[in-house]
Amino acid sequence: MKNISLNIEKTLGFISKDAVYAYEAQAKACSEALHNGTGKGNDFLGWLNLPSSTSKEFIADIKATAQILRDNCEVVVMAGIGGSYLGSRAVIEALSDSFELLKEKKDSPVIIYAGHNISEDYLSELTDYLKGKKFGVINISKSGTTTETALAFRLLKKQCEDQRGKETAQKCIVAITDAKKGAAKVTADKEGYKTYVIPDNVGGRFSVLTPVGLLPIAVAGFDIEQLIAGAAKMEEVCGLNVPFSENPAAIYAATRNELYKNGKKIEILVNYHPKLHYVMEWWKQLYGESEGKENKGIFPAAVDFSTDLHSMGQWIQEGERSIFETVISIETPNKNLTVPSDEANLDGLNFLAGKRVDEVNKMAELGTQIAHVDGGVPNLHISMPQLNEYYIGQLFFFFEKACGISGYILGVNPFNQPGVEAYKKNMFALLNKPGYEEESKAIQARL
Ligand SMILES: O=P(O)(O)OC[C@H]1O[C@](O)(CO)[C@@H](O)[C@@H]1O
Repeated sequence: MKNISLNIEKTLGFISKDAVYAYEAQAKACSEALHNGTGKGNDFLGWLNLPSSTSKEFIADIKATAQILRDNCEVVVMAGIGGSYLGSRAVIEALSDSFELLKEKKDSPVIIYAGHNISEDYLSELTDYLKGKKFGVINISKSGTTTETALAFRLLKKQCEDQRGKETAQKCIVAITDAKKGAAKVTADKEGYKTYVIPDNVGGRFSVLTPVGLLPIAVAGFDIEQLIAGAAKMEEVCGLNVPFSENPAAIYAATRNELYKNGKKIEILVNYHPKLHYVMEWWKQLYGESEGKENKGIFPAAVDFSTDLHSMGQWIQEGERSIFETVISIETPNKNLTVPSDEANLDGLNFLAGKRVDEVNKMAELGTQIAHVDGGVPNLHISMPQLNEYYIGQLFFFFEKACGISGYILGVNPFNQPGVEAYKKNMFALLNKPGYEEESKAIQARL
């Protein structure tokens, strides 16, 4: 079976291969620091061997819980934010039919998302939609105290109990949270919800291969064994003893750091299949929270092509030359559709008749690569044989491993996120949260 692969050829007009390979020893040292637990943030390395250490029994347990939700719910709301929802959403959206939500007959519960914003309109419309529906909730919060998620869950719990009764609600609400602390844990214990633990040593953005990602993905009807199998394969491919030249995680980490050193401060992750949109969102959090600190770090951005070629394409082609692109390319689409011939040919598209739509897409991809490289944008290329659970699992682990190495090359702790506390502190002070009296006074004085 093939693996996902990385090609850095189209960065080499901007940086040299020698410069990338000069990172070999450093990348190896960073990889060793990860594996030996000797680097910064070494209490958050539980993700490193997660795929290969996930047992069949554990998967079976997740699948059994997923089945209970599938049997008892027409809608399942996933309450979570950041790493507590982006990974599962990435897989579910990537693998679902683009028009699934519009279909009348559904094989799986409708999955919808909450707890990732504080919009009154959103939450009000959500509760309206859920009226009279047999719904369940997966409440995901590592800390168990995140305001966005806790607020949504408060509403959802009440509505579920009111509509379905306490006993059914108990069956249809599952908590995924810290082993010991946090409000989500306290509530789950009190109400007797089925609970899964997010291991202490796995941070939110590295948690997609824990129950955080696995349970919602299984509820949506996708193959979590294959997801784990793909990730486990990448664990091997990006392993500590794999030579630099064959290790895609090390090469990716080295290349992006070398580009950064050469003034390329923004990395744009690119897809040519809109289903990958949330894979990009997941990646943005992974790299943004891991590397953006100490006043450094590549800014992770993302675009959906060819859609955004008609909006952001101008900037990418001719704007400030501080960017590089990493394209995720899917070799073979899952569906087969050819362009029909048309007698009148009023649109002039008969030159495409008989070709697969994907051939047109691939030429858009190649044409764009050539244009952007000509325009001064280095291009990394990740090839994914197919869009399925196995290769998404590979992609996840590849990016996680590369992120650890890349963060260490940059010299930061890739496993903390102290910066996200600033807005929370101000919000609590502005809302007069008990315990924030001093901060409240101070912030009021500034208004
Ligand atoms: O799972 P939790 O603790 O609710 O956190 C959700 C997200 O919020 C953050 O902690 C940032 O505040 C992210 O790191 C995390 O993925």
